[in-house]
Amino acid sequence: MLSKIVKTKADELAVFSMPKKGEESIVHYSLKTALTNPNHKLGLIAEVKQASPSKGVFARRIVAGDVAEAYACAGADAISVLTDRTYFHGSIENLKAVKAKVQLPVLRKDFIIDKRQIEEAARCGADAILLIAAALDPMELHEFYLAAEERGMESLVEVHSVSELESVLQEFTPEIIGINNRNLRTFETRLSVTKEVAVAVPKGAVMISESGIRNAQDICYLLKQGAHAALVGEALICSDSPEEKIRELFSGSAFHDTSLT
Ligand SMILES: O=P(O)(O)OC[C@@H](O)[C@@H](O)c1c[nH]c2ccccc12
Repeated sequence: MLSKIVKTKADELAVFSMPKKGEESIVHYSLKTALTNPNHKLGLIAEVKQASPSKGVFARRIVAGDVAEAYACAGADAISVLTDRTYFHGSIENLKAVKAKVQLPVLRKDFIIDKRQIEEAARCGADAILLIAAALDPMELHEFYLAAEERGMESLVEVHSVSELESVLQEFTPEIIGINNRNLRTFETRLSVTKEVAVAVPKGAVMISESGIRNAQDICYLLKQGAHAALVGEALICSDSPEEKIRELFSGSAFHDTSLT
């Protein structure tokens, strides 16, 4: 094992990964631990998202570190940072800036199709990476999952259908599974995708519902489907106050009580 467990200032379980020669040591925060906080019924991954291929530019100029800090102050459990430049106007610099600002798990959100992107994510301090089942065959996905683990990072394995999930499960069982409510080809977004796919998620896996989540009603719906966490981008970046938006999202019940954390 390359890593050992240490306690951090935030008193959360953090993983300190051993630096490779010439690299600085990085304190890693576990996404799985953050999202299974017993004081929360549903966790929140807040996404730093500047633009999208379907909707265009949401925010022309953002300071990624400041946006993430605001999300953290508002009670987010983890931060997702889009690093894809072409479609999402993101950058790897944004990832580094966010990692430097918050003491929360930081997810590198990108289309990872090459192992070098995993190395890059590790060098830039990512705590977790996104692996999209539609972009990788199951064997390769497993290989990437293990490569990330070796570098002290967790993987969020994203699926959009039961059949995609079943193909992955034939190869291995990921610890964190994301159900993307958005079809990446047509951009059609339906929260009921979470309901359809949830039945095939193995017990013990952390289940995250991603995309198209905009209000307290949506959050209550996902909770009913057994989701452990929600990943929200557009609804937060487009709101005037992330604090208020997060409060509004979680107003349906007392399940995101940040005073308990
Ligand atoms: O902005 P939304 O609708 O809240 O969605 C966030 C996130 O789920 C979305 O950005 C996303 C989910 N999977 C992806 C894969 C690649 C790029 C982006 C994504």
